[in-house]
Amino acid sequence: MAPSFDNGSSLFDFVVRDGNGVKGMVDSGISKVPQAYVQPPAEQIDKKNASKHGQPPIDLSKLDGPDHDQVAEQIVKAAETLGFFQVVNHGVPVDLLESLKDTAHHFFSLPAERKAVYRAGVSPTPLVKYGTSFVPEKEKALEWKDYISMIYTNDDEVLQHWPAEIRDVALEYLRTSLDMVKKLLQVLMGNLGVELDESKIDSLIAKKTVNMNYYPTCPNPELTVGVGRHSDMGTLTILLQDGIGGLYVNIPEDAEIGKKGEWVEIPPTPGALVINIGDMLQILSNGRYKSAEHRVRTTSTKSRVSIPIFTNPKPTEKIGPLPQVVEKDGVARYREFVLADYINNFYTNPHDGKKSLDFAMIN
Ligand SMILES: O=C(O)CCC(=O)C(=O)O
Ligand SMILES: [Fe+2]
Repeated sequence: MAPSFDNGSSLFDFVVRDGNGVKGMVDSGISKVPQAYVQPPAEQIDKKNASKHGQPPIDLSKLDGPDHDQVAEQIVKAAETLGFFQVVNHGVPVDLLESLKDTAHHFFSLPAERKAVYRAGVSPTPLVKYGTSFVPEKEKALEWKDYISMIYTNDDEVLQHWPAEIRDVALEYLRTSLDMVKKLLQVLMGNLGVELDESKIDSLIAKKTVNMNYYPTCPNPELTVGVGRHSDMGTLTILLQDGIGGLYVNIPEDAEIGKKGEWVEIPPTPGALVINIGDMLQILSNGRYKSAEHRVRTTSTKSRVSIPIFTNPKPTEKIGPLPQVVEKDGVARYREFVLADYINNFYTNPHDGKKSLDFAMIN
């Protein structure tokens, strides 16, 4: 039986502890958003006020032809300004993108028991975690989102541990994305004057995680967020979003595009993937590239799915601005740290814009 969702602790038990998720709560037939999900006014998203990001997607197939330099310039420019761009002809088959979205919907439609086995603390494997919101124990208002997160180690362990309903398409997505990710990094690093061989590029993306995010329909979308303001912590994120829309990026203070502080929507584009810069790339580039502050709105009409691949160096790795860049800039803007400590700080604090970077910032 569904509990009274007006009582914060029984809501927490049902949604978080027992793994019913936001989906279970919505399916039980609520007609208004429980107080635990009502965001403070400053975090609520006014759909009418946002403009759409007008930049056309970058055609990655052109990196291999005579237009290489022009396309590389588009990638660099996007990484230096908004930290977000879309790509087409990226090498991931378009019918696979469709299967991924269908698979995500299918997985979240399974009975709660099937998903809840992967809850933190009870999951049979450290590679797979199912959950809801971001850090529900610490958040003032919960995020309207359920997710499953799957760490890649090797193909055998994927077959053994990732949920059977998901693993084949998710693995194929990861496999077919990697060439593109490496090409993007070659371009971005090359522009910094850092020529990296294949094994160095590999080390920037040594840890890979595929997530599936599910945003159920919401009776009061204006009061909630799907994901609150944050930047991704890793190197690059590859994101597949569906046709619903609702992904917003904040125009940074020092970008010479649009109005600073304004939120622009990354419009769903058939066949495209969204790329965004994570904190690690901002730090490695000594601030040249911008990890993008973004957030997700909810909708009352249709559930939304998105499927990010997060890439990171190994947690044991020491990270800091690349010496070649520091030498050019004459100053290091971030200190050196062990990535595991950054990860720990990132995942134990609620989303709060780009505050995650304070961990490494030198003032
Ligand atoms: O759902 C989206 O479009 C973005 C999700 C996101 O920002 C994340 O999972 O880090
Ligand atoms: Fe994100």
